[in-house]
Amino acid sequence: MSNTDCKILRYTDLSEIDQKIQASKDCFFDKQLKLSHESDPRKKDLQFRQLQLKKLYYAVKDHEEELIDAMYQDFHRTKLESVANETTKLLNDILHLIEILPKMMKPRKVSDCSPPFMFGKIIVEKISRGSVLVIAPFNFPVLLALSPLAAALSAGNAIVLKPSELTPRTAITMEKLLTTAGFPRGLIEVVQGGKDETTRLLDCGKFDMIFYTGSPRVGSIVAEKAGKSLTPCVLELGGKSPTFITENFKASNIKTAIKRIFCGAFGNSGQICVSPDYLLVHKSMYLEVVKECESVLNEFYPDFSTETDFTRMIHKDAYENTMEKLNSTRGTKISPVKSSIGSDAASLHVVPPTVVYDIDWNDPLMKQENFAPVLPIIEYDNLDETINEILKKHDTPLVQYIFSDNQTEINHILTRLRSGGCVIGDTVVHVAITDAPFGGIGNSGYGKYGGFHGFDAFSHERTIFNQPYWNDFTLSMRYPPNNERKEKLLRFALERKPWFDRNGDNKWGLRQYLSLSALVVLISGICACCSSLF
Ligand SMILES: NC(=O)C1=CN([C@@H]2O[C@H](COP(=O)(O)OP(=O)(O)OC[C@H]3O[C@@H](n4cnc5c(N)ncnc54)[C@H](O)[C@@H]3O)[C@@H](O)[C@H]2O)C=CC1
Ligand SMILES: CCCCCC(=O)O
Repeated sequence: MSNTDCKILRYTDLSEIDQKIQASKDCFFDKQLKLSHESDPRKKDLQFRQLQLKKLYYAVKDHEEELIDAMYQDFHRTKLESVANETTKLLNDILHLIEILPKMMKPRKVSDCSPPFMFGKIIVEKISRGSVLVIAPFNFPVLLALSPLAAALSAGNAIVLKPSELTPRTAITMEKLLTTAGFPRGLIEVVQGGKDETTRLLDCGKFDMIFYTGSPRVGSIVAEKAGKSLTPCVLELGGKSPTFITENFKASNIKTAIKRIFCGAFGNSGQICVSPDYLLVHKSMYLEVVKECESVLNEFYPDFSTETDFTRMIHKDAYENTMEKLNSTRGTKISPVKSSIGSDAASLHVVPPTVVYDIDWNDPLMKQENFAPVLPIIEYDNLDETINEILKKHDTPLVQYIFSDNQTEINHILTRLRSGGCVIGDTVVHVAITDAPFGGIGNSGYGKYGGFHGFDAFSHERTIFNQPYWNDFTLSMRYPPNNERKEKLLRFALERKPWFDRNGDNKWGLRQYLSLSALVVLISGICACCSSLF
């Protein structure tokens, strides 16, 4: 059954969307008003936020099996992948935010000893942005909706969530758990729908921030609409992420490397934003790598069929686009030897895990993000020429994977190729590293989250400077009427002096002379002691 054929999901009426947006804004301002009457607003706010995150934790935990089943129904997502890569990660993310919140909400002190500030008190606090919009993709429909939502909650925001319509049963289950968790009215509003409903949300121009996860194509639409209302965004986009197996990689580890690459390339049917989209193998390793690919494919999928516990393509178009590329590629395809893919593969959207080798940069599989269980392999000779191709065609990927045992070579690749992230010796797992930033660069997006980075993404850092009154005599030169004496005083008070000359060479300054004289005193003291002893 196709996800959209029988309209499983009731899309939110456009007029109802406006009410939800207003309810979200009202909730935020009501919350801040209540907090403002507290003797210690920050302490109360911390307690409020932690309580909401605890509610979210148990709402997800209590609906975990329902979510896993919904994802299975929506796109035959294997239970193991849902538990390993989705619900467990989400639950851990929520617990981590609860844990670090007291520290994250504590203002930090800033010191500035220059005259205008030396007698004052400077703190930097992280305040809520307000009402924020979270738009989620289909491929990890729970994690990529509720992990950003949890981060937004930890930062004290009200949230409007727009789940992906491509996983309708999951979207319904998420709305159910969110609306029965006991959140204050308006704190979390859910808008169900697709392009039209998302466009209505984007066009309202009333959000204080937008957190979008999805394709670069739609990401640019989001950024353009957000730009009109000066709404800050985090764009978590995708792209073609390269994997290098270099000439300096230990041949004895090729099998392990292939297993790890396959996990990223075929897990979730390749529908992972950080999937190793293509493999670049140095000619010295090429034959061995192709041979191991064949061997590991059959080890992983000894008898692949439409009954295999394997996540499927999300819809007909995704299936057909992938099959079109596989039918038009000029490369040599390897699939599991005992694949018995019947005529129902098309209706079930089942693409067998497929390696395609002996291809070039102009192959159909190298045009755009494959987002499918296919792994094209390109043989290379010169590393810099290969990187030049990437820079030309698929620059700034979300991640790059490097299988090399030579640090100089790794540094070389990392210096030339910018990417959102990098893993050396594995694939995909980095998304689960606690408190490591996860986000793109250039074509793969901007902004980041993950642990405290998520709290920061949904917060604004506000500097509070407290200036006393008794020290006004030190600041009086700024008051009119202006005169030359005041200008000289201002320069003396404010202007720092460079410690280098016009050639960029460091000049000797007071600090150096003081250090030198301290050294002379120390040495002469030591000499005096020695001479008195002998
Ligand atoms: N950087 C990251 O963390 C991740 C990035 N992705 C990327 O997301 C893509 C796959 O997810 P999809 O759900 O197919 O992305 P998508 O961009 O098609 O849809 C994402 C969201 O945007 C909405 N949307 C779709 N078309 C729209 C339009 N024209 N106007 C307004 N809203 C629209 C959808 O309803 C959905 O909620 C891939 O490119 C993948 O690389 C996926 C997961 C994580
Ligand atoms: C394994 C978790 C993956 C998270 C987001 C993605 O890469 O699509």
